[in-house]
Amino acid sequence: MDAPCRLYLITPPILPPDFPDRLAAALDAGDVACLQLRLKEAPPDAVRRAVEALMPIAQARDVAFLLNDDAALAAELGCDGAHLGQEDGDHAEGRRLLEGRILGITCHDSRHLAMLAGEAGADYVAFGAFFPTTTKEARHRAGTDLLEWWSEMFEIPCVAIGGITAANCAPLVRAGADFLAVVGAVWNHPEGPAAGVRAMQRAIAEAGDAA
Ligand SMILES: Cc1ncc(COP(=O)(O)OP(=O)(O)O)c(N)n1
Ligand SMILES: Cc1nc(C(=O)O)sc1CCOP(=O)(O)O
Ligand SMILES: [Mg+2]
Repeated sequence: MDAPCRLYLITPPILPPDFPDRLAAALDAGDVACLQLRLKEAPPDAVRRAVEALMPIAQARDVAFLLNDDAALAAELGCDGAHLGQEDGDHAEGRRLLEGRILGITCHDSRHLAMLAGEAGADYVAFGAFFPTTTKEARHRAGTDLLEWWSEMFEIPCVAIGGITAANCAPLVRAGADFLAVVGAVWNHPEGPAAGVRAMQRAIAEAGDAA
């Protein structure tokens, strides 16, 4: 039987002062497989400080801590891995830097990029955006056929990302996504991040039960 789909949490673009408490509450609310620190606008020093503050909170809860965009910094700081896009350096070099750690690679809506990522040694491939998102300007749109094809053909796990919420995630789970990566569904949930995690977990479980 396939492993059940799990939640992949990404930090909000800007961290509020009480973020460590909000993060702990979110991670304590349900099953979160990993946390990606994604601070696109922060200077390197601030990223380092954020890793030092947040990585222990994730790792204390057995949540893998991944850094976005920078394989070398992820390895230097002892992160569990890194997520690299198509413009985030050479993937083979990233694989070398992250030996023994997790390497995830963005593949947009492309079967070709996903197969290259697999050849480069990615531990997961990420497809998106599945839905409109306000978190970033997403230039690609993926469909569930991609998840179905990938999960039937390959063992490497796939991540779905982009505008995913508790209300729209069921088809992605049923199509074979191993992880659902979210920002807004958790951090912008009207009842707070813990409620966001619970809602996602409930929706994932219900979609899995119905499959
Ligand atoms: C899990 C996951 N999937 C995709 C992305 C996007 O990566 P990238 O294309 O490099 O864009 P930025 O996140 O750097 O804006 C991701 N971060 N995480
Ligand atoms: C970081 C990111 N990458 C995407 C891609 O399509 O590659 S979409 C996205 C934003 C995800 O945030 P939300 O869950 O709030 O839509
Ligand atoms: Mg990137």
